[in-house]
Amino acid sequence: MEALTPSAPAHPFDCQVLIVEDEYVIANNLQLILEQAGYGVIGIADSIAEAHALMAETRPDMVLLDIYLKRKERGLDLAKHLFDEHIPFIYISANDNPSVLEEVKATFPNGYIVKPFREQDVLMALEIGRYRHAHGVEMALRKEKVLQIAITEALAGSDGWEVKLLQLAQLLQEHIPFDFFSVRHRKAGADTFYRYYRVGFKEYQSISPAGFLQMTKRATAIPAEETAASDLYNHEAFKALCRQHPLVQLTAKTFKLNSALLFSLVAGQGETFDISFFSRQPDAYRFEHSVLLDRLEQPILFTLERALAYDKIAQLSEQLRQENAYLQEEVKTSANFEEIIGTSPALLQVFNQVTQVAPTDTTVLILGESGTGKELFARAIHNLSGRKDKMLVKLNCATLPATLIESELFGHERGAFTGATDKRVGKFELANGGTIFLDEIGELPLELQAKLLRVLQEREVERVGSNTPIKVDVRIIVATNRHIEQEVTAGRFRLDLYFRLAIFPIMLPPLRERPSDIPSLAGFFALKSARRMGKPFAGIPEGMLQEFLRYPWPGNIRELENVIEQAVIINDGKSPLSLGRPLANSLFLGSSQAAVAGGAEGQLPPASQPKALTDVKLIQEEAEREFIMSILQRTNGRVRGSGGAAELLNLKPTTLEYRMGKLGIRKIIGLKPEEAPMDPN
Ligand SMILES: Nc1ncnc2c1ncn2[C@@H]1O[C@H](COP(=O)(O)OP(=O)(O)OP(=O)(O)O)[C@@H](O)[C@H]1O
Repeated sequence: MEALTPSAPAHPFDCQVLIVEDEYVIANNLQLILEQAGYGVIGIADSIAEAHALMAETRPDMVLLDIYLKRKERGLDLAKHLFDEHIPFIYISANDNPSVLEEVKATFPNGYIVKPFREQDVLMALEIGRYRHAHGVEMALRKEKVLQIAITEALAGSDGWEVKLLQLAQLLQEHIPFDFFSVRHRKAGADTFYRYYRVGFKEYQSISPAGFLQMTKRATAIPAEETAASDLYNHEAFKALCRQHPLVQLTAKTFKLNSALLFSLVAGQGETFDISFFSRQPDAYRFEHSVLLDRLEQPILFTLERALAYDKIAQLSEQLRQENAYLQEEVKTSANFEEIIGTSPALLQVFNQVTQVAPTDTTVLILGESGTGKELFARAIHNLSGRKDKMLVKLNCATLPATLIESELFGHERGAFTGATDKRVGKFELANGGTIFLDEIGELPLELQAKLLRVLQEREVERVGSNTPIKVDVRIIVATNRHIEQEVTAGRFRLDLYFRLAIFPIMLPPLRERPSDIPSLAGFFALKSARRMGKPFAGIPEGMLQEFLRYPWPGNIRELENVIEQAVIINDGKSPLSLGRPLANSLFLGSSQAAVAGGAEGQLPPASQPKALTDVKLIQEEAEREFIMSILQRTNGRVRGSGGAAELLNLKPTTLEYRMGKLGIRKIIGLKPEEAPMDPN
């Protein structure tokens, strides 16, 4: 790289000149003039080939170049090479034809000597040419250096790619004109497009993939195509480019573009950035623009690769964070396979099925009323499969609106819809290599059923706002408490999807059909709750077990678990457990009556609806909250100490405080009963 300090042209002796001139007399005359003035002459070439040969031996500091040489050769054709090599040159010609002059100017000569010339014309032109070159190079270098630094800073910043690339466009705009700027970031399996439309002086509109579809009035995106070669495309070349590349054509038509400059940066590890400048002018792009991009290639690449590496790290730690969150959730909500309690024939039959299907990659459909353990068995299948070291990701299809389920399942690109400020990996991608568990599949809206079917068939997903499929290797387990065949008959569930899902159905028996499991389950839950609350456990009295056996358990095992937990809360740890209220008055009674009546439409009889079950849990919590609040009112809000709520409830203060925290009851100290907040939310 040349020094940046301004310098006057050195002494003529320091300047070696090459003369490219086919008229011997003129060439000789020039040599004489130059040598007398102290210039060195490295040779006289009468053709372009000879000029190249001489330059290969000694690099000239200046070239005097005749425009027309013999055998129809033109000095103009050597000019490109000289410009690329930063060798200054001065034309010598008698020709003043205006069209040639235009061409001459476009090659950026450092001077022009008209034949016939005098000695002082030559020396003056040389001196001016050398001065202009020194300063021109220096200025260009200085500007380029500034540009390089600005680009490096922009790309290395902490902004997202959309902002980074916009900054790149803005910086280049001063050097390369454009009305539309686009970058296609290609990496294995996914293409991302960034598009910017120039709407004013230094004003740009960023166009999201969805926005692009809207503006181009297309229902679906044009499939990504091979990028055209890095080059400039003016006039006819641009029209040819459009004919070969439908996406370029669509862009050109929509935004009225007539020329382009394409440039690809290969950032290693299969990642490529295809940068396209488009202009409304039919001839906006020149050789010098490509040359500038070529020179910027290395510094841009260097920074891009670093930015990509940072991205990768950020993405990995985000994935780790998400995986962690899921894992924690799983640990909280699921027991291990060994913790599945029960030895009833009905349950053993299920164990057999689970053991058979688990090691395969077959899709499993788990059927059963609410609370029968569908999630627990989904986890068991995952744990017994070869995928056990990968994630088990779950999604409850009943809890989110259709639009959100779609982006939860398949992920979305940044800007895919209002509020999608960041791109997000979907659960299918997250579960790659592992298992996805779709709970309450019967609630999946019809439009998403079609999309799920495609995933099952193609084993690939598309993020919302992207048209690039991503391959996924995921085992699918679905569950429902609905009577899925009735749903199909009613037209609420697609028959083709049903067939895809129902390859291996497992029916979980309701608790009332396996009463022999009730004592061990009750004991298991009681011990678990007592341990968690730090209480001793003095057993379940026979009378209570008898009551359990008579009860139909419409909420199944979850209901049994809740009933036991309440009993443990109110238990003093010394006497055997007792129920806070008779089971017949249980909050599940409503659903149990519905169950006896045969269940509501579409549900597994006698099931409680999923929503109803959530409601039931809420109501139970509300009852517990009310109970604790009534005690707190009695103790004037006091939890600890003699006469405090913990003592009255026979609980450790820490246990009571834990329950209060879970139920959203704030500690109230010294409040009069009527001031106590009745609604803790
Ligand atoms: N056999 C079992 N042994 C021990 N615990 C069980 C058993 N079956 C279910 N449970 C527990 O019962 C509760 C309810 O189970 P789970 O959430 O798996 O039911 P579900 O059928 O998926 O319910 P829903 O349909 O409402 O989603 C969980 O706490 C689970 O750990």
